[in-house]
Amino acid sequence: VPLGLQSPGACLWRPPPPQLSCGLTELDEPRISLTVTEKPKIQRRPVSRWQGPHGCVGEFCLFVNPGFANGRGIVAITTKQTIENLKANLKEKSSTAAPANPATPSFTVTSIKNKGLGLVANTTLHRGDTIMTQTPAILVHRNFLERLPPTKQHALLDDAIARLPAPLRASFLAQMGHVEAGHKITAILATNTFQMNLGGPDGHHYGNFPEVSRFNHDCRPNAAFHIAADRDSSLTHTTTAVRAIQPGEELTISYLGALEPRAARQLRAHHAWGFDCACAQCRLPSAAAAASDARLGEIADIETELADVRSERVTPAMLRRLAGLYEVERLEGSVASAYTLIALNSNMLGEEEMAREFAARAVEALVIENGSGSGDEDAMRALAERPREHFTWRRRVVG
Ligand SMILES: C[S@@+](CC[C@H](N)C(=O)[O-])C[C@H]1O[C@@H](n2cnc3c(N)ncnc32)[C@H](O)[C@@H]1O
Repeated sequence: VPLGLQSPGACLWRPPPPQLSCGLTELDEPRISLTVTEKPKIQRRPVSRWQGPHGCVGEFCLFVNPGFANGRGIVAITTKQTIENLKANLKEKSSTAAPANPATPSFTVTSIKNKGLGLVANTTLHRGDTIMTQTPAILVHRNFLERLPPTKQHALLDDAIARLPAPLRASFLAQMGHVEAGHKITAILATNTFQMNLGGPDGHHYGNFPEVSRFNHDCRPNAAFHIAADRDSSLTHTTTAVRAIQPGEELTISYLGALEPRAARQLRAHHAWGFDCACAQCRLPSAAAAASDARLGEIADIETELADVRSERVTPAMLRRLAGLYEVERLEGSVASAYTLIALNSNMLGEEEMAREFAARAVEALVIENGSGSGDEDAMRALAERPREHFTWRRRVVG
């Protein structure tokens, strides 16, 4: 069982991730503010610069960057090569600027019955609205957490958190750790990390985003998330509303795979995060829960069929059926790859209008689920505009 939440995204049609394009700069341009009575003041924005190593355990070392995201800071326990890649590629803008969040957040952090703290909307949100964008407090190489004995991890983890700027350190330490006993930072990471691929053969990391950690789980969440790590040096985690949300509604993400049946979901929520999921989908009466599981199984079967370019069983009705199953299951936060498959298969069947319709729906969903600028998005835009010129046109018809 992977430790962290996996950002959704990878699909059949996704090209390999491009090189990290980020860059580090020594100094920002000074900003000059003029007032009538005072001399010009030079304000220097914090400098984003990786420092270290500050101690190593084997190949994993502690690096710190107090200026990251306009002085919010970040620490990393990773290989020297990973830091070299970040240094070589980090772009000035994305490394120094904090991600833009509204001055007044659209949510309130509050206590939720049987769940600890959580986030509740304080305004109406619509599908596609950004809820928050955050940079990590800490990046940890996957092999450090998974391969080293815990006792060898503790000192470096403690030192890493101690070196965070004070406000971010406080936010980190305020997070919940669902494992009571043991090492506090390890417990926090076990409850609150996301898988992040920084690109390249050594790119697998876990990232912790203290503000994001307040999202509780729902098997049919009203928000989706993505992490811009493999094609963007900002390392930002973004959550986006996937349907209309009323003030007072809890904001949720899913910690689990969208297509997992109820028993598997409940088992994993219990083992990995220590709670018994009582979301509306998990509380369905047994007949309705069995019907839902059957639909999830049918979705998986149809998608397997659609991914097989030699299959002769694919029909337009099957494609409509798949879209309908996602709707009935209220999986509007996990539809991008299904719409992509439907668009491609419509085109392969020579169903031009359907290809246009689902390619456009795929573009909208891809931006929400994976962020804008993915290779899939470009491919779906091209398909929506000129289906007949796409390489898939009538591929299932002409063989
Ligand atoms: C990432 S944290 C979410 C925020 C957390 N509630 C807090 O107080 O900071 C994950 C933990 O929240 C709790 N949690 C999340 N979703 C839940 C749910 N649907 N039902 C009950 N507890 C939940 C579990 O204790 C889980 O280990």
